[in-house]
Amino acid sequence: MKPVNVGICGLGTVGGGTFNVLLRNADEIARRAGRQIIVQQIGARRDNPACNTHGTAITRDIFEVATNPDIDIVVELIGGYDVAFKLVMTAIENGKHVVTANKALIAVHGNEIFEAAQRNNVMVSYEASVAGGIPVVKAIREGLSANSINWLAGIINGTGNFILTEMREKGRDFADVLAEAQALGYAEADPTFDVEGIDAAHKLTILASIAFGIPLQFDKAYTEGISKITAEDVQYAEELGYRIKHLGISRRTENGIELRVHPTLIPEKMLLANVNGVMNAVMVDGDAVGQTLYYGAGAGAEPTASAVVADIVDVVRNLAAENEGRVPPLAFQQDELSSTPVLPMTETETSYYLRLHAVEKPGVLASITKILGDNGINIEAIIQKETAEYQVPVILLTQRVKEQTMNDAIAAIEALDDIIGQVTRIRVEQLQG
Ligand SMILES: NC(=O)c1ccc[n+]([C@@H]2O[C@H](COP(=O)([O-])OP(=O)(O)OC[C@H]3O[C@@H](n4cnc5c(N)ncnc54)[C@H](O)[C@@H]3O)[C@@H](O)[C@H]2O)c1
Ligand SMILES: N[C@@H](CCO)C(=O)O
Ligand code: NA
Repeated sequence: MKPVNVGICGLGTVGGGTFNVLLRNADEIARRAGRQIIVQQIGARRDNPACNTHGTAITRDIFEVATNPDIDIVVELIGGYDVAFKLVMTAIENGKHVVTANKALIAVHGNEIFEAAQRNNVMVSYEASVAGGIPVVKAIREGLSANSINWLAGIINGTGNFILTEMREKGRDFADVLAEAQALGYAEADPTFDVEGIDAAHKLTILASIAFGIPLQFDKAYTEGISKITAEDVQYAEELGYRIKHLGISRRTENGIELRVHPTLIPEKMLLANVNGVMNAVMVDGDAVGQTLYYGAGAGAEPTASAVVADIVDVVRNLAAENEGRVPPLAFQQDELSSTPVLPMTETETSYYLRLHAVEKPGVLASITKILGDNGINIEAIIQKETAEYQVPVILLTQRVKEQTMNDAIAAIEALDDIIGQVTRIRVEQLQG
């Protein structure tokens, strides 16, 4: 059969990895795809020293790739929302199939992109965009299609998990570990996307869509990063039998879908609590299958290329089909997406870890517990630390309560004369049932 021609746009970390994997494993990939897959053209601002592109056409203008009549599949690996969006729409309008690793693009412009793909009878695949090399999109979209999914929770930013792990295990400095993650090619072009939870929120938006059959709604995701986590919270969490992980959580409730990214205390014995370094893991709870867990490298050149190339193979295998015979991009048929709302964060229910600093004098603890009690918040555990200073750290674990109720209680506690500074709040999840 005639070979399939691919054009790669962007030859950085992932573009370079994709080029190298396609070349190195060309024979086995062809045996799987049923056709040879050729890199016909590369669109890149500069060469990548990790790639031997000798003999492959390179243009500095990526739009030449998107309009090249010889190219069947455009692989978008430049990143960002603006040029990447124009590039992908141009490719689609020119009848090309698209493979991308760009979660920002899919989370923000995906609804429009998939609609254009449907009109033009082309495929847009994005496995590499969520949890790097882990085939979690495929697992949810195809492997779990029998289930009504109850919830999913994942460590879905490799850079953030790498930073938290190095800080906890080696006591390393935040900025120093972030610089290493950047040097290793894990971080986004703007690393605040990693440390402030934006990248994880992009990925969670995609996961929630394919799990619950709702349109992509990045603007509704609650987003909190890891930049405010302190060494003392890590230590107190451990004393209570928990680890702090940066999680994306999406849950079906009676009133809507929770969509939230934030640092979370989870029991230290859970597998998820022991996912370290750049590794990612996603737990999915389905009504038929129960709990499942998907684990692997969440970032890096070749782990991500693994997912990009698998998507290329999938596209090649489905070239002869029409869109209605293909797997729908968001798992559910496009005219079957539901209008179930995303719950505002204030309506979300979790347990909480609270850390506050109180003046050491009789009655302070009683005032705090009274405020919690008046708001109907049950306390699971209290630790009051001994200290030589006049202020003492108090750590509380609460039972499940609505975020709005906790907001009210925290405001009242912070207004007490004997409370110093702000209350630190970290959400706690048992991730069972
Ligand atoms: N690095 C990872 O581990 C990883 C993992 C999963 C997904 N991703 C996603 O993959 C995409 C690429 O990430 P990366 O880490 O390879 O980034 P990168 O910065 O290493 O590579 C991007 C490349 O695209 C080039 N580029 C950007 N705009 C261009 C333009 N207009 N014309 C020509 N070239 C252009 C840049 O020069 C750069 O070489 C992003 O969407 C990122 O979110 C990255
Ligand atoms: N910057 C991202 C790349 C993978 O999507 C991360 O660290 O997880
Ligand atoms: Na993936």
